[in-house]
Amino acid sequence: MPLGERYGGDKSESRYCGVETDFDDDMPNLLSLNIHGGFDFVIATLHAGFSSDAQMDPNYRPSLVDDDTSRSHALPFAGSDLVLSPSQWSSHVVGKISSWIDLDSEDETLRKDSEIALKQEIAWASHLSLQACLLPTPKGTSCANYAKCLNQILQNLGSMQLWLRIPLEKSEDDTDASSPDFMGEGHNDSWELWNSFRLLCEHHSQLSVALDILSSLPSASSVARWFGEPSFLTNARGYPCLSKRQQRLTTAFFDHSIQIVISGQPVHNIPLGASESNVDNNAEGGWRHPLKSYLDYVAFLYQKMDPLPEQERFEPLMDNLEAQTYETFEKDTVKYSQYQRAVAKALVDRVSDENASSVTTVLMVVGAGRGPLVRASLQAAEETERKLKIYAVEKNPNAVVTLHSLVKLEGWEERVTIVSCDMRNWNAPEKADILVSELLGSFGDNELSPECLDGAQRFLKEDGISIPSSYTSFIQPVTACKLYNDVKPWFLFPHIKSHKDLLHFETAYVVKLHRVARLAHTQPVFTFTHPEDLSKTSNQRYKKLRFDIPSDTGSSLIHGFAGYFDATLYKDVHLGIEPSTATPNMFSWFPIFFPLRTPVYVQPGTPLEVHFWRCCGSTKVWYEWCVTSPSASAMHNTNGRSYWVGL
Ligand SMILES: C[S@@+](CC[C@H](N)C(=O)[O-])C[C@H]1O[C@@H](n2cnc3c(N)ncnc32)[C@H](O)[C@@H]1O
Repeated sequence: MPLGERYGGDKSESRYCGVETDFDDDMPNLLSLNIHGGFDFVIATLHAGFSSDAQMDPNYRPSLVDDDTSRSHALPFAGSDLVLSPSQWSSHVVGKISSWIDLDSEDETLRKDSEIALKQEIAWASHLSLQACLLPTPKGTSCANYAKCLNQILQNLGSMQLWLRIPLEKSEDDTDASSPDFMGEGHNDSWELWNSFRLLCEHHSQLSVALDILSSLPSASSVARWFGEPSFLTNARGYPCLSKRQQRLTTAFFDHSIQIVISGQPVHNIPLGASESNVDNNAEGGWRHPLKSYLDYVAFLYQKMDPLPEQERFEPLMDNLEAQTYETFEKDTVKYSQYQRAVAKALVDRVSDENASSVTTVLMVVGAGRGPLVRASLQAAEETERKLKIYAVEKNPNAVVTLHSLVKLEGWEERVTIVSCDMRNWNAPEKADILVSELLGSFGDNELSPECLDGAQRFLKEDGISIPSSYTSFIQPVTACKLYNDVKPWFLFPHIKSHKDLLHFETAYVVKLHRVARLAHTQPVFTFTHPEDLSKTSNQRYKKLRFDIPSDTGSSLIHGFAGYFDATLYKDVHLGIEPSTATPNMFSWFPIFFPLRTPVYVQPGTPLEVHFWRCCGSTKVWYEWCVTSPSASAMHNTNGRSYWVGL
């Protein structure tokens, strides 16, 4: 049974909780006890042929039979697959691969035995159609042979996931952390170990990390790196008395779609608490799972998390902004109330109280859609008791149909004139005091607001007001393994084979950033202001940025840049998605992601230098980007060859 619902309901993924079990050759009983004890799945050793002592015994080797001089294979080692039903195996059991396995041992015999055992156990788990196997932590400083074996396995694995067990550890001594023998005695950063491993396995989408949470935690910045990694599983040893930091970490991981596994023996005389009062197995069968209080505690932490904000439950599919309906736009009441506030302030500045009943302000909504900004402007006029005349300019003829019926329905005919045309070509009958538009993309200028408003500026009075009056784009470097993998299927070969493969790595994606680690504060990229002296400025831009990733983060891997915008509508009224100033509960925009063809590895203390260009041609506008420090990346999207917006 999943961990229940967060306050206010959580329509996203369920959070499951498993339990790591000791070796038990009675698998049906082991499963039944744990599932009835409240867990969703067990992590279990799959052998039936030898005892758990054998696994612990460093001298243990799989039994091999030589059937000719060149080949050897292990004797059958597991129990029958019939002890559980196929659906029990696939839904409730995660295979635990023998922990003695050491694929990079100096001892050649141990290394070879390890290879045989690993392949044999994974083959058996595949035969059982398990969803996942938990792999032992790499031992020692090297993981090359382990990664080589896993690559061989991953190539023919079917759909099973492999979870590599990694302890959450980092020495706070950064000089040691960045030295090549990073996993040497006493000095380690386990993220480095994971990073080498997944690079050797080319970010394989079936390889995830199973993070072992130990009692002491490294610094917050270094822990945050893990949020950009795929599928977490935390080993919540030490419940139910977690420190405040551990509680925060657990809930932060919940926000990054992890699963939890509780492991080890109960070590507490469990105090009776809120979590205990809910369910009590004693009432049902006189038996209570020894780790039930720990499970209840995890469920309690999950359920008491803040409700998801309204917008996350409305969440439209934002992969394709253009496909989003006007209907969805119009649900974003926060956006329109910000516009209404801005128009109200502009009206009051434009017309004094004394002139309020005699002067009519001319306001043009350019890109009116189905009319919500017309409504917001009329409400602002009513609120400020100013007289208003509106031109609603819209190029989409289908939206114009709805706009006409809205004006009729609301009885606005006297005050609103609908103009069905492109604002860049319209010959306005008079000039406007206020020009209202909402042509912003997730990166501010990426939906060509600058070019459209340059065209519309002709019919704004010299001293007229543009709402928005300016907007700025922002970027920050991110670890985004999942996003990178989503782009990567088009890029399976190390050498780009065709234009199509390249295209996917040179395109910016509008995405909800769930599993990302934001490695540095955002920095502004391009700013546009309106109205502008068009004889002096162009819409081309270039910006070089230097990001200093906090040194206690340790090393990191940058998969690309998250992009945002902030717009000043008028004076102090703003609207935007830049994380530190984002307008609460506004859901019209998700961030944009600019990928890097090859992830960039950044060591502590090394600056990350990135360059962004906004380029304008006669028919299109596009961005180009590259990294120059710590190492040079390729130039992305030269001449807008992969991604552009047509004028
Ligand atoms: C992001 S939508 C906003 C619609 C509406 N104002 C709202 O806030 O719900 C932008 C609108 O501007 C229109 N538009 C874009 N470029 C335009 C142009 N050059 N001339 C006229 N309308 C344009 C689009 O068709 C679309 O209806």
